[in-house]
Amino acid sequence: MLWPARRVPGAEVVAVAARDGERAREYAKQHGIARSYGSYQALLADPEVDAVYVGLPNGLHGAWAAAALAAGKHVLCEKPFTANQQEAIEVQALARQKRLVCREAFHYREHPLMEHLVQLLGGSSNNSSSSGSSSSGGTGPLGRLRSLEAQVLIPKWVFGGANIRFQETLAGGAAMDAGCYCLHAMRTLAAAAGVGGLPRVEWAAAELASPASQVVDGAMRGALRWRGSGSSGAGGGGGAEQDQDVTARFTASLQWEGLLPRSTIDLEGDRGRMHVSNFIMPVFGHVVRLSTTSITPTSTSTSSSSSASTAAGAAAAATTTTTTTLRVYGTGESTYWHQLNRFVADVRAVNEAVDSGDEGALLAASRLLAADEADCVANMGLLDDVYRAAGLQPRLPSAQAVAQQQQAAAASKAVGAAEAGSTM
Ligand SMILES: NC(=O)C1=CN([C@@H]2O[C@H](COP(=O)(O)OP(=O)(O)OC[C@H]3O[C@@H](n4cnc5c(N)ncnc54)[C@H](OP(=O)(O)O)[C@@H]3O)[C@@H](O)[C@H]2O)C=CC1
Ligand SMILES: O=C1OC[C@@H](O)[C@H](O)[C@H]1O
Repeated sequence: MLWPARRVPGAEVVAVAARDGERAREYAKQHGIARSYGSYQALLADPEVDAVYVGLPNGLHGAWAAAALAAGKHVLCEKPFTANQQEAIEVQALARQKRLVCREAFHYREHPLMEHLVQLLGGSSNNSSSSGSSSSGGTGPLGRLRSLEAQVLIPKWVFGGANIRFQETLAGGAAMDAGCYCLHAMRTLAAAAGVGGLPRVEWAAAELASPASQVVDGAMRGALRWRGSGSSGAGGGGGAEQDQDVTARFTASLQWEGLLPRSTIDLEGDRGRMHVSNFIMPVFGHVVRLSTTSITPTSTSTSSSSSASTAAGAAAAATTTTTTTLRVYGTGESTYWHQLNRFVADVRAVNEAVDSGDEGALLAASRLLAADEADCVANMGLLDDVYRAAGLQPRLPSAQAVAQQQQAAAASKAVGAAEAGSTM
């Protein structure tokens, strides 16, 4: 965040907060930040802060995003947006009421690679189609989308057992940390391809992070399915209703045996397939491999096509597979630069709309806020469903999780005391 902030016009890091004032001061000095605070609340009272980046553990996202909104600040909140969907709904309702941008920091989505994939599949730009409603898309080279697969695999050497990602009271878990990317990317690309509505979680299976915890997943796999009607697929002219049946599989792991982090997406349609490597951190190198199949009718059976020739009576058809390799770096800026750039532009647009009171500008601003709201509420809802399907509970905000643990400890102490009493 600090590095892009130096390079995005209109962005300036004016203050930083930590729970420890001395550490905050040291950090501010090291990074040339004008002011530091020894509590998050103190930072929120700073009138020169327009927007807050919430980079806290998952279980604290909702509470601090809400506190920032209540203080009149726009919010860029780390992924996953909150601990669960209910919390996402509450935080976003506040953002809507305050007319403030409150966005989940899916930085990968802002990179030209993802933008290119969305447009290739026939979708529209910048998250506008990823909330679950179908786009006019699906006119891309893959034809009608049939299946997707996403993987985000973090090697187990990266995070030790004490990391926030493994803490029950901080809304930890592999699905929360890595799985939220898988779900978001698959929803975004499916919507771009004209697949309408939200998927159902068909099944999910968790590997617990440690035998000591019955709650925190170290890895999560699962499958989603979109059924029912969606907008038309490739060549359908866009927008016409048609039946759809699209499946999606995902794997999220924080205990992967591999050496380096891996993130991939695979898509398959009735006219081709696509593999995307390193979709989360594309600036460090990625590849898109697109294979499309075209069937060309030939007049006789003397076709000399590169692949199969089919004779059906007098008519014959040649099937040709073409493989293309793409890389999309845009200006070479990182996902984080693109994320901040759009955030600043959107904050400016919303502020100007509110200040001017112009009806058209206000309508555009409310659409922008609604797109963020729908997107993160949908993703958190799917995460909740994944946990339920895996036989685990959706995560809890930290305050609730701590209270629950304290109640459980008090209850077990009471049972222990009662048992001791009854044996006397
Ligand atoms: N977009 C991206 O590429 C990435 C996103 N993330 C997301 O960012 C968030 C933070 O992850 P990460 O930076 O790895 O986490 P860290 O553990 O490195 O940092 C979390 C910070 O939260 C603060 N904090 C407040 N309360 C607690 C608490 N009870 N326990 C621990 N820390 C606390 C601490 O700051 P202090 O003590 O200074 O107040 C700490 O430095 C996560 O939601 C994660 O999903 C993480 C990495 C990459
Ligand atoms: O957001 C993230 O991206 C990179 C991963 O290594 C990390 O676990 C995650 O929090």
